[in-house]
Amino acid sequence: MNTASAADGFDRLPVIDVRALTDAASSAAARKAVATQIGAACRESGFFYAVGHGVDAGLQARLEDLSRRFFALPLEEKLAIRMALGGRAWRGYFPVGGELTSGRPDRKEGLYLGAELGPEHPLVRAGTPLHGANLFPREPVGLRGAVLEYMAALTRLSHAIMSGIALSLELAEDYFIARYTSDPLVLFRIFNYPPGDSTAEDGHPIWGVGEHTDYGMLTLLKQDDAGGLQVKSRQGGQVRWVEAPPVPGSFVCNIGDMLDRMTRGIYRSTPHRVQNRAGRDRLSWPFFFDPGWTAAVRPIDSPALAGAAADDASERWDRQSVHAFQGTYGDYLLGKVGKVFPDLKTEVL
Ligand SMILES: O=C(O)CCC(=O)C(=O)O
Ligand SMILES: [Fe+2]
Repeated sequence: MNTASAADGFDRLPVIDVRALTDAASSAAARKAVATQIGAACRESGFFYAVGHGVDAGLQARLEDLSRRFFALPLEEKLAIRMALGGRAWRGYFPVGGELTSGRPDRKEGLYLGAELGPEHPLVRAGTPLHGANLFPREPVGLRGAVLEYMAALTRLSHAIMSGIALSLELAEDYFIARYTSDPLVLFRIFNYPPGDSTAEDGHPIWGVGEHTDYGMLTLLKQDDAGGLQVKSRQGGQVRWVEAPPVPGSFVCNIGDMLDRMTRGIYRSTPHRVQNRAGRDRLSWPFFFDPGWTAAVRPIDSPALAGAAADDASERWDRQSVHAFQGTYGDYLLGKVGKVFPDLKTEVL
């Protein structure tokens, strides 16, 4: 077993071919070999690039083209589907400066999306936040279809990668689906980070998205060729921001707070941030694959996780421990989302 841990720091993110996990005909040995690489990455940095994932390149090119066409629309047209109109489902468009990470406005605009659920879905009927129908723009035609197809493909891929994470922890491959993700919470965003100065007038740096960890289980990020994603490495008392440059045909995979919690911090949800220094728009498509809303997330009992990892609440971006909180994943997520969209929280919830 690889015994690397985040305390050792890291200087690059590994590229892992996950084909054996997506191919039902692959051998147990081939699946285990991929799982071992994933386990090492989760212990070291919580980040890796997935290649060999099988998500159609044509679908991705279509999604990218349609996303660029959406952001190129006049602001009023984009505001026709602003988030305030999405109600409790928390969907729609937000303009540059509309989201706060680490307490300061991000330099990005975006479209909040998620699993498309009709009014008859039990969680929608119950008025559950973050569940419901998407707000799709009238233009460009085709964005709706591409988004729905892409979310379906990434949901399949997420189940496959989670089976590898289970194997890496010496658990049955269906460990997560049996407990947390038979009805996962699926959220998807399309971001545009416009170019601009990297320092504000008051001397503070301006981030596309400020330092944060992801809240849920697994994030699969598609990014264009602009670059600008950075991952926090810590060695002794030293912090180093490691670039996660675009790798063609890959997704950046990183684990979120819930997997950190389940593994008592041995698999790390690592802080990351974005600054667009490319001098042109940067687009990204983060897909979040999370436990069901009502799931109570519990530590995993596995010999692979022997030995306690230190709680790192004092080091985390929002000083909140992922290990101490009580309640469901939904409770945890609402607490986080309320911080990044304070006005919307008061209006909608
Ligand atoms: O746009 C990116 O590259 C990262 C976005 C991100 O970290 C997030 O949405 O959680
Ligand atoms: Fe993130």
